[in-house]
Amino acid sequence: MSLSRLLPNFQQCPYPPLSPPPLPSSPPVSAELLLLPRRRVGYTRTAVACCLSAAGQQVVAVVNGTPESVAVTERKEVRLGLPSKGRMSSDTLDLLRDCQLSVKQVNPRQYVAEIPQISNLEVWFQRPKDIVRKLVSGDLDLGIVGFDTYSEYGLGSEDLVIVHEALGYGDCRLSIAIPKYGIFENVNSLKELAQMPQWTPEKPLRVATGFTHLGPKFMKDNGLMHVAFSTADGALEAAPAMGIADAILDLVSSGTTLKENNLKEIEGGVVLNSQAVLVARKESLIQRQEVRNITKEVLERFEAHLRAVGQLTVVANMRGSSAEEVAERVLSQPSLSGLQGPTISPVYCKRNGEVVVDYYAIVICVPKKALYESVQQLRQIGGSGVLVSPLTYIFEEVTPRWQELLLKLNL
Ligand SMILES: Nc1ncnc2c1ncn2[C@@H]1O[C@H](COP(=O)(O)OP(=O)(O)OP(=O)(O)O)[C@@H](O)[C@H]1O
Ligand SMILES: O=P(O)(O)OC[C@H]1O[C@H](OP(=O)(O)OP(=O)(O)O)[C@H](O)[C@@H]1O
Ligand SMILES: [Mg+2]
Repeated sequence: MSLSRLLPNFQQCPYPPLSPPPLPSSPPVSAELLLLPRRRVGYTRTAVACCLSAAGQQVVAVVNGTPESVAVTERKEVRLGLPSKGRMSSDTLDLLRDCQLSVKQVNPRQYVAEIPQISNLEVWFQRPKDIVRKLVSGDLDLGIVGFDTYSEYGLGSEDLVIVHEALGYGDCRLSIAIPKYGIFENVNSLKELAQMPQWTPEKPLRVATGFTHLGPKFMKDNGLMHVAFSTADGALEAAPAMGIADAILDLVSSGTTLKENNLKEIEGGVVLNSQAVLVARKESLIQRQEVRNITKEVLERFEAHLRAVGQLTVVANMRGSSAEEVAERVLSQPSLSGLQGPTISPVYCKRNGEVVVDYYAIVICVPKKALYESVQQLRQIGGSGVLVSPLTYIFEEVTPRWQELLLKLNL
């Protein structure tokens, strides 16, 4: 079949490209299309194969002229799963953009995209829980999800590893909440909740939660004997008032939803604190050099950017007799030592036809919170012309989390 006949068919394909179904081995109807470089087709071979096969076409991928099935273990691309919707989605794209990684998604209903700055990387948009499931199954190599989702759907899997544990957004906690009223009025801790005489094998504490793995585990670990769980997908905060549950276990961020529903958190009731994390499939990292290369690059960009968030560059001029003398003055101030000490350079001026050095320029990084204090300290030691600008990246000599990861994987 010719490319011109296949391509319109593919573009109109109503099916989102999903994991490749089992593919027949002959005839190689789409060989011509699958051999095209990814950028010319605009889709990866796997996406093409999925769509064609979903549309009833027979497909085999042809790699180096040899027909092969598109098996997960044989794929050459590295796959990163990103949240397709919900509150994690736009913050994740913002973080990537801040790290100069722009995700090219033609429209929100298209589930595969690419990041032009990193070749050989496929981005797949999925629901957060499916990202974790697909990391476990090997259909993805990397993913960004909340730590809560990783913990709930990863089921403590040894196959996954957290590459960056604090991406700086999606902050929330998984926490138990009970009504403020009735029999719970004077109950303020998990211990007090556990000791209430009301809970028996016949009439257990009824907890509504979407976290059906973490919930029972937490209750068991904390010695709560008589507990029964029910599950719902949202609006759990209504369950106690509706008489469906005694308590809920859900995510809390600002606490507004609990407050509006007359519920309260209790001491010892936080199961975990969560924020967005970068997760990888261990096997992919161990087996595939290209996964390690891309993981390292993404991690380095994240680390450098996140290290710089909250820091400012401060440049000031200072009169002095030598760089050392100026350095001593600067280092005598508690807020002016910068990341590794100040950079001090001579400022050359021309006086009476001669080049002289009366001033030194000092450059330091200071935390945003300490800016005003630092400017005051600079003035005290003779600083003038203070320039302040934001910092975008701080790349260190090594990437600490990468070193830790290699150690964890015995690489
Ligand atoms: N109130 C919140 N504030 C901040 N982050 C939150 C909050 N609730 C959830 N999150 C984080 O955002 C992630 C995604 O939540 P979101 O509500 O967008 O999707 P979801 O509820 O998991 O999916 P769905 O609505 O399809 O069931 C959560 O796993 C958590 O890490
Ligand atoms: O402490 P708050 O800032 O009030 O946030 C907490 C609420 O946010 C989440 O719900 P979400 O908005 O995701 O709706 P959902 O229940 O449909 O997932 C969570 O399930 C809580 O209901
Ligand atoms: Mg939600």
